[in-house]
Amino acid sequence: MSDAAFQPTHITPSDEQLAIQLLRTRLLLVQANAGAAKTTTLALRIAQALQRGAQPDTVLALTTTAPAVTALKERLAHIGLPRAVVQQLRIQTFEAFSLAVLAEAEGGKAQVVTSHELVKPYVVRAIERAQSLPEERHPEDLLTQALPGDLVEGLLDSFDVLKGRMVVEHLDPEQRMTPELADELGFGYLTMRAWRCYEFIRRGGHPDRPEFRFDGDGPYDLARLLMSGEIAAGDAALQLNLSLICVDEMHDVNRAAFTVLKAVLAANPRAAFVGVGDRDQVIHSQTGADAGFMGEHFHAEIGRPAVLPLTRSRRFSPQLARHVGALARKPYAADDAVQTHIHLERCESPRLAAAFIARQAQAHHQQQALTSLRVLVRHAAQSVAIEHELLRLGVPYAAVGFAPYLERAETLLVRGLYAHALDDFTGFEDPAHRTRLLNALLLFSGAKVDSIELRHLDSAEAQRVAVAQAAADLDATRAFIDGHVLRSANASARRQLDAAMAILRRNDFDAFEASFLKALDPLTLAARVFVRRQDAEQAADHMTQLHHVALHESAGVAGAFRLFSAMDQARRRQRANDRVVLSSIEAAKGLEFDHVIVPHLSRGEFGEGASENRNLLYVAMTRARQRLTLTFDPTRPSRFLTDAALID
Ligand SMILES: Nc1ncnc2c1ncn2[C@@H]1O[C@H](COP(=O)(O)OP(=O)(O)OP(=O)(O)O)[C@@H](O)[C@H]1O
Repeated sequence: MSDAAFQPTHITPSDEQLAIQLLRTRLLLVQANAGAAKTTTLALRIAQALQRGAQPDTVLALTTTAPAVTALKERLAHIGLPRAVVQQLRIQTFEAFSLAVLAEAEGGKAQVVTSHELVKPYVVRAIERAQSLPEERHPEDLLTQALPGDLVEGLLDSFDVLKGRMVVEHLDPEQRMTPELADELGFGYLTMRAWRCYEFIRRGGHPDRPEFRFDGDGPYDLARLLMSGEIAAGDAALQLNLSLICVDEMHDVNRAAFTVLKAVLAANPRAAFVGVGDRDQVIHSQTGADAGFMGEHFHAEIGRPAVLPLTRSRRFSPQLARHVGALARKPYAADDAVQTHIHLERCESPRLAAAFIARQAQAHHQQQALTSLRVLVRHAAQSVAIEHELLRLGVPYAAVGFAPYLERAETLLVRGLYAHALDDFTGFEDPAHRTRLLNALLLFSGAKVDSIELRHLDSAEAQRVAVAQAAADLDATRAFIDGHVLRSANASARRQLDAAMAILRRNDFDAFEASFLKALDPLTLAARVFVRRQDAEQAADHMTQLHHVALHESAGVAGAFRLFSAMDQARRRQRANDRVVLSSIEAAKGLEFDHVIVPHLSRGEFGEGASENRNLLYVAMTRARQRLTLTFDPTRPSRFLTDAALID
């Protein structure tokens, strides 16, 4: 055991970092700007604890997102901790940690439901139950014109807030829910009654644990059991004999996660605590994230922490710091020694921007000075044109946070319609690829596999088996599309798919240009499938982008589809290469890259109004180390460019 300062590789800690690394106070908070070395300093503090004799498995680091787990592991390796030691540390999201504690306390794992589409039937049942309970005192307040299915998206958004803020748990248990109280809480009465029924259904499954858990239910369920005393700080599941507890991205902590954190601190009284965060990186406010949990709530409910600063960004130049500071309306200092080149590229159309970005990526592969290029798109559909240009130039790339565009269900649907309409299955020669094609067609047609031989299986398994059989050879694939996908499709979807195939069958470029999207009506098609409007809009936008790309090929209808097949094959032959990566901004949180490109900073494309959009741009711009490139349409620049003093 030694109290000498841990000596990192690659960096020399500043005095501020050293102070945090060596401080022995039980509670410490660090609020600092993006790039000011919060995660690195957390890594230094962890390394110092190990040097002082702590066992790796007594260190717990919690984050709110999976990319932040990766970022902390990277920083730990960067400062010289052997990978084997990093593996032994407990670095988890609040969600994963809570699920693990619950599994131990409940003696088994509850089923985890991961998509809005899979949770939808439970929400619909909850609405119907709420509207039909005989003891309901205000039935007239539950009446609505809308069908239950149309209410699901809004309800799930509200449920996120109810869970994250633990709204119901803070009410007096004797208090009866009334329309007035629901109003006072900021939710409709139907929302509150449906929530109650939804929770009744969700928790009603197994005697010891809920029937299922959805996003955010890990911390929520654990926090609820802690508040009710069913799990206590003295329970073995929480007594982890911890020596150090850290939280990165503390700004994105909500009430449920904070309740879990309080219990972990209480259960491990000998552990020191360090939390770091940046108020301007809150991008999960829809789940009740609140920077107050590293401020007033922390003081009131956990104790008065020491507060130490990290005043300068170490990632990028003072010039970039000035721009992001202007965007976030706060002072921003940065290390003079770091140079970051900022480049604004005016592109009159998304297609020109895509071509520019592809050339940048090509040049990136041809040089050695910069390692990583990350293109951070605001919406996944924006990657279609960019990926297409990359494939045209033969530039290898990877996608993170979304699937490459040729693998997404929307692309497979459109290609599948063409393949079936023209009986040209070029590019779908292998069964694995046909399996994905059939799943996409089933998804958008709304058809269910209904086979007498498969009735003993649950619907997901029945679909899997039927699709695998149908994908085995091309004749079976054709027969399945006719006999299952189209025959048992939702009637309106069937009309749309038939109309789209009729256009494709004409193999006429003008008809394809003028009528394909009208016939397919992607938004209506997608809105039947996806719960969230934003997901439906993204899927529809994706199909629109694909149509644009096909038109711009000027190769005729058949030529464009043949090109998609050829590009798909070429992409699959490409060796994995992480030097050029396209990703969502969310998937880049906490990470950094030599060159960052943020495309489409134009009105109507990035999103302007909500503070969440501003914070997303702040996160995106602050990922850059040596180069930041922003593209925008000069005829309609985003207001954020002016706010960041990048244009007049
Ligand atoms: N003492 C140092 N000297 C030089 N570079 C440093 C030093 N400390 C940290 N850095 C570098 O500064 C950069 C930013 O660090 P880090 O990722 O820890 O910041 P952060 O505050 O967690 O960022 P964000 O909030 O954006 O995730 C990294 O490249 C890191 O290696």
